[in-house]
Amino acid sequence: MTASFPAIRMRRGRTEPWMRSMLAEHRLHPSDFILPLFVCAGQGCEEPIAALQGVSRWTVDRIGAQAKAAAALGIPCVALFPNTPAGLRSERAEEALNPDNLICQAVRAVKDACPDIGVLTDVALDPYTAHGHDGLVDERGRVLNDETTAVLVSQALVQAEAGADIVAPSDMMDGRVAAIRAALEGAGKIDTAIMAYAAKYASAFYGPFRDAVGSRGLLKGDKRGYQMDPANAGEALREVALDIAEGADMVMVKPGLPYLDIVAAVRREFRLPVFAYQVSGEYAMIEHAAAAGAAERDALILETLLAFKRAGATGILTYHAVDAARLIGA
Ligand SMILES: NCc1[nH]cc(CCC(=O)O)c1CC(=O)O
Ligand SMILES: [Mg+2]
Repeated sequence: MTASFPAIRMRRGRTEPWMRSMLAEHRLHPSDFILPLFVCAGQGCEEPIAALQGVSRWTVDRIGAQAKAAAALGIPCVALFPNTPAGLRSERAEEALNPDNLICQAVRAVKDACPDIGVLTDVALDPYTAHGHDGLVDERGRVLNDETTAVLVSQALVQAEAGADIVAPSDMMDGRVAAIRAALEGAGKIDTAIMAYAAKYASAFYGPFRDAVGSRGLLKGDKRGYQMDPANAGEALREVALDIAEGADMVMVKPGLPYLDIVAAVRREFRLPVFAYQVSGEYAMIEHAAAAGAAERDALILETLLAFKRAGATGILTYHAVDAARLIGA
């Protein structure tokens, strides 16, 4: 015997706020969020990013206060990205290895201002190369895998030395997680974690980010020779499996909302923390839709972030982290 209507009425569970609250399968918490922060050169400056209305670049002396504000809201971690001055970008991205570059200064500033917040740094060369690619390129403009990995290893070590808690290779070179893990172990950085951008797609949603780090105008060609084809899902599971085997502590799927199927599949297949990056173009889509009166901003923010939790994400990198933490707290 199976019950059916009218004995079964699904709406009974939706009658009152307390009932809906009691039956909710997922909920958002400030500890779900990682806040990306952009760093720029100079002093005493906040530079608004036109392509990311509401997001700014901060000079090193101001970045600590941003992290502190995030920590006060219960956000456990910030992700730092530099806008390297044009004169310091080069063919071979030497500035990425400068122990006093913007990112290393910012890591130290955040740790000084707010020792209790986690600091994640991006391992990839695009904020430092004159051609805007994530790695070293050959004469035909193709990104070289093994040569790039050697530089990424040094970059990760420099960031870990500066105090980064998590290094996050976002370059999509093969074999870089193993190489970085081995180097960290060799340097005694046994507690520096690796969050691998394991399934990172060649996406049109990164446009505003490239403005934020100043690489958009520089990029020659596209990144489809190393980032994944949006047509592929099974390949994402293979990428994740490889990064786990190489020693990743946690993995990431990127972009976010259009790739929730991948987040859910990774959650089903593997037993390690999986993060999703709600990227710059997704942020812009929400902001533009709200500004055009198409939908309510706060509702869009909370609904999209909750969707990541429902899909199985452990946490979400989002430019809305501060807004969302405030909305949840309210
Ligand atoms: N390796 C660079 C990197 N790290 C994070 C993002 C995108 C983040 C965003 O769009 O918010 C990118 C851009 C890219 O791959 O071109
Ligand atoms: Mg890979």
